[in-house]
Amino acid sequence: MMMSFGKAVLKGTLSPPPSKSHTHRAFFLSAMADGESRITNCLISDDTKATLGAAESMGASVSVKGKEVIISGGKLHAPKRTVDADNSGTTIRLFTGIVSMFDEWVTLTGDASLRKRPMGPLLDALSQMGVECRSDNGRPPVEIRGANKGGKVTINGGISSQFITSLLITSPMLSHDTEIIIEGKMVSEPYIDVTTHIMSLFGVKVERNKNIMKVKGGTGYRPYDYTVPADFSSAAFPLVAGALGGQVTVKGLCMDDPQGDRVIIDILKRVGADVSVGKDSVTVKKKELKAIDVDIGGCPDLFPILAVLLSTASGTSRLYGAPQLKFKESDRIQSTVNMLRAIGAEAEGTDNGCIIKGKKKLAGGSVVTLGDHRIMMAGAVASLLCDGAVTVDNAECCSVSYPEFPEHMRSLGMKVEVP
Ligand SMILES: O=C(O)C1=C[C@@H](OP(=O)(O)O)[C@@H](O)[C@H](O)C1
Ligand SMILES: C=C(OP(=O)(O)O)C(=O)O
Repeated sequence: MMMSFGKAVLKGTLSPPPSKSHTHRAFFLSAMADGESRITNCLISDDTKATLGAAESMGASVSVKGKEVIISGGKLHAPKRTVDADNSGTTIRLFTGIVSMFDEWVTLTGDASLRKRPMGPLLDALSQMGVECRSDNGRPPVEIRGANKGGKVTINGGISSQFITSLLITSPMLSHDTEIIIEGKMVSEPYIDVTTHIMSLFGVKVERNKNIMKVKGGTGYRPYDYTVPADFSSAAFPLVAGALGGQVTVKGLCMDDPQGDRVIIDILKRVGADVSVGKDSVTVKKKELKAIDVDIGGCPDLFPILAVLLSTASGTSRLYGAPQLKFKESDRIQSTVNMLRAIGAEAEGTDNGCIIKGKKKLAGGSVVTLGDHRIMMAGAVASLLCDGAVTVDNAECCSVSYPEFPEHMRSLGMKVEVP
């Protein structure tokens, strides 16, 4: 479905959706816990529905009432069918580790985008643990057969933190202790902090010394009633909209949560936006912006919307440090640069980010999203800088992480039309 977004003076307040990363983890840990967990303020989106389906496929019972989900785990079995993770990299990576605890073949797949995304380092790590893994060139669909008993494993940290999260969350379910040795520079490291934080809530301690992580086997998880915090990755879109289009307040934020994308607040201050931070809210007002350089190695999901923010900052900006951008729902370096060029901005891709020459005014145009939700949402916010409208294709892809995005932008005063 095409959707068109138009320039407007924005003024408004909204609450962002709940965190997709925290929701995925809470669902999987609840499914593995022996008892009932009540998860409130869940993100119910295409990606997290894929995780609920995976949890049910291994015997967890799931009851969804609005944003509250009750999950009873414990009596688990190997899924009896191929599990489809749809567009969700987090779902397929985390569940690939989890199903390695079973001694039957399990097949996991996804949509066309997910079937292009790497699984190799995780499959290699599981093979070191005695798990049989089959796939074509290390991409989904993958076939897994355990039973994984734990042990010592070495894994490359330079492609995705989700591989390490997968090994960590599975470890308490295995008969022996697990020791993970992470090789090379770890990307997206704050997501590991989210993982260990939520594992601790469900009763499991992760011991960490630099690039070595240890988890005791045989303990399982205790059930836990958990409330999901707001998603800073999603909040970044209305916050940047405020910096570009007027004044926006985002409320309901948990400032001391370990989400890496919380840095959006500091980055908006550095670029010169008028930012005021309350106990659980942030207000951003439009001001003249100046070019900055940002290492996005720990916050890769901010890349598309930061590229839009900097496309109007005076001077040349550089976003760097995130080679893993090539392996998202799209090759986000290419799709972000194409998005910016389509609306008249000046950008060049690099092997780990991009370089942007700021321009006062942009023309607008048609953005090819490749079904990537963060390209769609960034393109929409970019319309605030454009003389003409910005039209995005596959607009429904925002339902992966932010189903209410079009309504939220409309509530701020942005022109949103379905042509
Ligand atoms: O663990 C997670 O919840 C996620 C980790 C990140 O992926 P990578 O670790 O592959 O960069 C991030 O891009 C994704 O949106 C969610
Ligand atoms: C890459 C993302 O998620 P996933 O890896 O779960 O597909 C994202 O939300 O930008």
